[in-house]
Amino acid sequence: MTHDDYMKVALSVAEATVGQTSPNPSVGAVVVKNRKILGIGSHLEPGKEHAEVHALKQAGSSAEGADIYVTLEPCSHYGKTPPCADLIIEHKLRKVYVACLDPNPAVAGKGVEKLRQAGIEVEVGLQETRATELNSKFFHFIQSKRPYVTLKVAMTLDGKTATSTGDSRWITSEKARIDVHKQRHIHDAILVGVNTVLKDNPHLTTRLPQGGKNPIRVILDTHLKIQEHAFVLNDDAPTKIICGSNPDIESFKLKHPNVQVIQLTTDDITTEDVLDILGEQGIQSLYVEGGSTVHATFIERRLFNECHWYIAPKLLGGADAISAVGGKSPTFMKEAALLEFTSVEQLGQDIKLIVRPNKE
Ligand SMILES: Nc1c(/N=C/[C@H](O)[C@H](O)[C@H](O)COP(=O)(O)O)[nH]c(=O)[nH]c1=O
Ligand SMILES: Nc1c(N[C@@H]2O[C@H](COP(=O)(O)O)[C@@H](O)[C@H]2O)[nH]c(=O)[nH]c1=O
Ligand SMILES: [Zn+2]
Repeated sequence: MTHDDYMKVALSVAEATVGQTSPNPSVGAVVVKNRKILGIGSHLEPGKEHAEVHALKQAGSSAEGADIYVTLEPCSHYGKTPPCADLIIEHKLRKVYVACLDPNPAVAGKGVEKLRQAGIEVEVGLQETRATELNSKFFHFIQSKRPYVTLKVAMTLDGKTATSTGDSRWITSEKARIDVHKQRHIHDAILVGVNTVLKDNPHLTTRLPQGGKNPIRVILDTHLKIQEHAFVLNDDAPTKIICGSNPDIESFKLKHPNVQVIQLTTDDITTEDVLDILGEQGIQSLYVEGGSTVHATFIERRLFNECHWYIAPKLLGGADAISAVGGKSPTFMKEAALLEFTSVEQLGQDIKLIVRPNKE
């Protein structure tokens, strides 16, 4: 096993916990001495032990003189758990391999600094790209105080998400829809406009064979016109509604005590306001499932970090069918958002494109 191989073990046990550690990042750690793995650990849920604590507990006293591979810079602050940097020093490790630094202002290089001051050798950057990708949502949130936004579309080959009568079931097949539910588990929250609720009456819950956490449902509903019997108002998954200044929310709240209604002082609900509000509530990642008008607002404002486009091998036709992105057309093609393909994969008969804004 090479140094990279040990860090890949740490990354794989960290990647397995994505979706269950928020608002903390997913972290993995491996303790190795004389080519023997003495401890493996990952952070399993917020408030519980960090990855290094688990790995060092397994290694026990034989950790002295060992190396530790950790996918995120060991913490140096007293949060819900004591600093991992101090623990590593106490166990007299020989060397620490850190995949990437932690931008959390409470850490941000201080963990590495503390280790080096204690005479422990630290090497940063092993498998850095994969480690940074693993916690891209956490890093984005820590630095911007706004959720990482993933736009999700499921469309026919000719770009439609529903017929002119609003029918859309189903465009993509089982494998693609299961992938969508995996994304619902991974994201802290899921957002749709009220028209999607009126048209589809979706559950917006995570329904996977092996279970999974439900995202917080966020409904943009300026005039509070959501239907009484909507699933999102009547099951036990969490729902927030963001509405404008007009509706009488008191009577609504009496009928739906479990739904959090966030009333703005204006009827013009801007995407910036939505992201600021959700960021203040600690929502680190937001999965936007539509509809076409909602997607248009995120795209016009360039307020998205990733697009998941599921494309079915179907041609619907119809200029009057619903297209994936609504809103108003720009005047010139050069006003289009410039992106780059990050991945293309086949899911059963459908394909899934992951696209991100390009760097420049
Ligand atoms: N119509 C399709 C989708 N339709 C997505 C809709 O916006 C809405 O999320 C669905 O009605 C999902 O409902 P629920 O939350 O599972 O009860 N999404 C897909 O991935 N494929 C499709 O074919
Ligand atoms: N999960 C994790 C780290 N998470 C870091 O610590 C912060 C959470 O601290 P606390 O509230 O005490 O759990 C979190 O925001 C992130 O900066 N650090 C690590 O050394 N190892 C871990 O496994
Ligand atoms: Zn820690």
